[in-house]
Amino acid sequence: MITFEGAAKFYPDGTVAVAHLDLTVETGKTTVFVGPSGSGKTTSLRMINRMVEPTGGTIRVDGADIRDQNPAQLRRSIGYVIQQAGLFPHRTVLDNIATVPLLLGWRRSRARARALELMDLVGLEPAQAKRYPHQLSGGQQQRVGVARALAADPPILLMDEPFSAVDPVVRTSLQDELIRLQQELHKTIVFVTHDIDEAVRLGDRIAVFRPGGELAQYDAPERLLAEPVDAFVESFIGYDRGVRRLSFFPASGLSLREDVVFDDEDRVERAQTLVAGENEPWALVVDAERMPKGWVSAEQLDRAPSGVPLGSLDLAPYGHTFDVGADSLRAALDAAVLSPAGRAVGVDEEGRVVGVVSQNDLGAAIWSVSE
Ligand SMILES: Nc1ncnc2c1ncn2[C@@H]1O[C@H](COP(=O)(O)OP(=O)(O)OP(=O)(O)O)[C@@H](O)[C@H]1O
Repeated sequence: MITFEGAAKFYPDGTVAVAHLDLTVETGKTTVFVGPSGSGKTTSLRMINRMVEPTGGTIRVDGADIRDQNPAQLRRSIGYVIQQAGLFPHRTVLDNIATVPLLLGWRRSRARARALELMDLVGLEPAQAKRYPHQLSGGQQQRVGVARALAADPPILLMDEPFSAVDPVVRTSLQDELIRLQQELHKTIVFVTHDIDEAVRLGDRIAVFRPGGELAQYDAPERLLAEPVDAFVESFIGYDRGVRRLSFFPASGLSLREDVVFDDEDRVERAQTLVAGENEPWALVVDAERMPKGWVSAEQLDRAPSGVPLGSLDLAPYGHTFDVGADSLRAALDAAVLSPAGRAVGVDEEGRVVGVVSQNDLGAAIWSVSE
């Protein structure tokens, strides 16, 4: 557990980087510091490992005042990852990762074995061990940075905008990796970002800083999105917070319609009768394995000659699907919005169609969690 007790950082030029921070970072959880530029996130983070010395208050790690610890020793027990990885350019990937174990006096062979183990853990190929940082992509460099920070197995990991220099696709995959690693390792992670979406994805708790180095709100992401404490937090979170909040509710509660799902071998009349009877504008066509093939509209069915199989019609693309067991209401809404039929196709983990959610049912589910 890391506790900030009235921690402050004032600079001689009068800048208040951190005004008065009271906050507890829980052990084994990911705590994200988020806020606009200059709001004191990095300063707060760097006060934990004494890269910045507080000018007021106390910071404790597991009850011990960090002022009583040797800064160099403290830093070796706390992993640190920064933007663009901050790797040593003239050391190979392997030697970069082995830095802290070697500083701690491990034998070279043990440090290298550990480095190889970590490369595997963060998704790097052993063949990349002998490369130099400039021979890696930005995303790979970040992975090396994470591996280096984890090398001596520190209980605490400080991450300062580690993924902000990579493109959005790589960024998402690095976030996924971090989520996976954290499920395995349960480190106490403090993560700084500007990006509220990243904060909501990664954080067990989120601390929103406001300009002037003050803590505006400290809450679990669901609560932050549901109940921002004031206008500053609300505007920082953004106007689509309602939609983002849907990612915390599972799609498994949605009622799925199976009666508007037809086999591609079925004749048009079968779908015509059902769709007309239900006054449904769309039906979904699946193959023999129940994999989705596409949408057919009621108008198309009206015009189609009888006797032809549904699979022979010109089907509209089914668009995105959502996994009924694993995805959230946000994913279901996204699937519906992107579907030409305005309906979401729910699938199982193998991608087989379970059913279709109508706009009414989706709307009702969203309404029920918004109350
Ligand atoms: N050495 C310094 N001397 C004077 N002021 C400083 C110094 N270092 C940081 N500051 C100021 O302290 C404030 C907080 O900086 P900090 O880097 O913690 O903010 P931040 O929220 O992490 O910002 P960003 O997201 O842009 O990195 C800023 O106004 C910054 O200019």
